[in-house]
Amino acid sequence: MLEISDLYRRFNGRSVLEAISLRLEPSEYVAITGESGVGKSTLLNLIAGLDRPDRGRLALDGEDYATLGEDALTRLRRDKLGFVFQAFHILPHLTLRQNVTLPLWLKGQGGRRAERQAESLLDAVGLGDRAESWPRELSGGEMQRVAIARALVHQPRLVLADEPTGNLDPTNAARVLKLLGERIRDSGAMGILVTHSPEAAKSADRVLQLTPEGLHG
Ligand SMILES: Nc1ncnc2c1ncn2[C@@H]1O[C@H](COP(=O)(O)OP(=O)(O)OP(=O)(O)O)[C@@H](O)[C@H]1O
Repeated sequence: MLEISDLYRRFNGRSVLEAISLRLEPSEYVAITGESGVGKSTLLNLIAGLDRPDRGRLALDGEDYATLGEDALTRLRRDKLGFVFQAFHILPHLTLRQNVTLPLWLKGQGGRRAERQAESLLDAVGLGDRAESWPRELSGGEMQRVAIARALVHQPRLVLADEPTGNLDPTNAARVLKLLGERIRDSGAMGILVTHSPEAAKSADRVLQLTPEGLHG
């Protein structure tokens, strides 16, 4: 379960998030929409433990972020979160198979089994025949699909996706949204999809709107 209660974040004296609360149960997948600059990425960064709130509580499966130091937060991100962010962080000196296997290696799972899991995810995003390719050989949309495969391969508890279909054509966008939704619901994980696209938002179970007044259903 993800519990966010009464979260506040200010930058340079300017309030960006005020009194934000959200509760996600296992298998729940929500979309967050809202105008540019309203604080969607700020909220995702807080949930990712990449930034700390000025006030309020964040807890994942009962683990309160405020009690975690930087090392413990890094472990939480590595073991429990799956990211599809605008900055892809695909490593240029690793093949696609290696890039997608990386989250499993970081969790101490190696060998052929880990590689097979990575291959199955590459297959699911339509890149099964590109496992040996290098990131520099890919288009923007293909890179985005690799990022999605990598975000899901270690069966995270919580998937955070920021405009995951931004660079994709309608066919691949639909495929990626379907995959995200299926994996989240089937594995009992939770998902948050930040998007400006009403089409993409519809793929989630609930659509929440972030406004300066807060987060509304
Ligand atoms: N580290 C920071 N320092 C100062 N201001 C910041 C910082 N991070 C975000 N902001 C400000 O907080 C506000 C919200 O930014 P954020 O990126 O969360 O918006 P968003 O809703 O994700 O926007 P978009 O839809 O355009 O991506 C913006 O005004 C931004 O300038």
